[in-house]
Amino acid sequence: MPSASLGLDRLAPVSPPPTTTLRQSTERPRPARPAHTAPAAATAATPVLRLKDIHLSFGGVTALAGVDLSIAAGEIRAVIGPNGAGKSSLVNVVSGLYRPDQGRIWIGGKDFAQVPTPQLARLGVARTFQNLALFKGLTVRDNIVMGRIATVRSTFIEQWIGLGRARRERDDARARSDEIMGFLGLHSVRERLAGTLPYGLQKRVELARALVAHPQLLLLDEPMAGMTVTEKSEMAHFVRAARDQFGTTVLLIEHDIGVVLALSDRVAVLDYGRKIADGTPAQVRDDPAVIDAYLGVAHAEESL
Ligand SMILES: Nc1ncnc2c1ncn2[C@@H]1O[C@H](COP(=O)(O)OP(=O)(O)OP(=O)(O)O)[C@@H](O)[C@H]1O
Repeated sequence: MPSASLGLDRLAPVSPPPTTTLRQSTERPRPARPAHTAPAAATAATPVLRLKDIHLSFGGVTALAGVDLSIAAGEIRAVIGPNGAGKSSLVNVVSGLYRPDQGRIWIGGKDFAQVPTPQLARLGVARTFQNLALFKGLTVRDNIVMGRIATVRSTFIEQWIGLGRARRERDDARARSDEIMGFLGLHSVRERLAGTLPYGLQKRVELARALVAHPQLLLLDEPMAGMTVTEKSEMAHFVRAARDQFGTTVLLIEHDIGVVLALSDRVAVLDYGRKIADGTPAQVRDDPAVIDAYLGVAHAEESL
């Protein structure tokens, strides 16, 4: 049975975590969009994100070779592939850290040769990183509030005086942070220094910091790396809940194939920078090219 080679025997249904669910939250839920409705700037006809013919290389190393990708509003879209396939490069192109050698990027219908990173939040994009990128000496609450700063429009003077728009933005940042902490079950640790939390909770704080900006598109670069099975299940639950409750569109890079196939609406597979498959989890799981790509890695590792 070839699918077992992709680790599908480890595929477990993603169920809500036992202790922290939306219903158990004491927070009053925000007046959320109904599940799966399109965010304001995107319609059913306009993908939230579209990549066309993206090429990227580093010296002689090809990271991406002609990749096309589109993500519809409200989708959980995964990109998988063996080590070095180009997944992180793709996320870095979308977030503007890398300028592709060739190709175009559309975010919410706006067209870029390179995404302007400073404008990412205003374009409705937030991301988490493969390695934890929290301020470990700040409290959980302060870390989460930081995620709102990129969306602030008031000037330094307005903030210094503390009036008008600046005060509204500060109040809004606090309210939104409280709401997200309730959503993610983080209220009880809000005054703890982020660096003192267990790893799985720190990853959840990172997710909170991304969600507090109310992004239309959330880029998750290996959000479950290094997690226990229980922590992965909790994280998967929260990613799905963010989509269902806030309408957040998700681009997910993840190595755990079982989690990806259980959580995603569509999956693109990269190998050596090329897209070798794209479809529903069932289509991708049974695709011979995908099985070959993963088996090739497994065989190479066995022969070492
Ligand atoms: N900054 C860089 N400088 C040089 N080469 C790079 C750089 N970033 C990525 N690469 C190379 O580009 C290719 C794709 O790397 P990338 O990190 O995007 O793959 P990946 O699929 O995310 O891998 P992993 O699953 O191991 O994180 C690899 O050959 C990698 O060595």
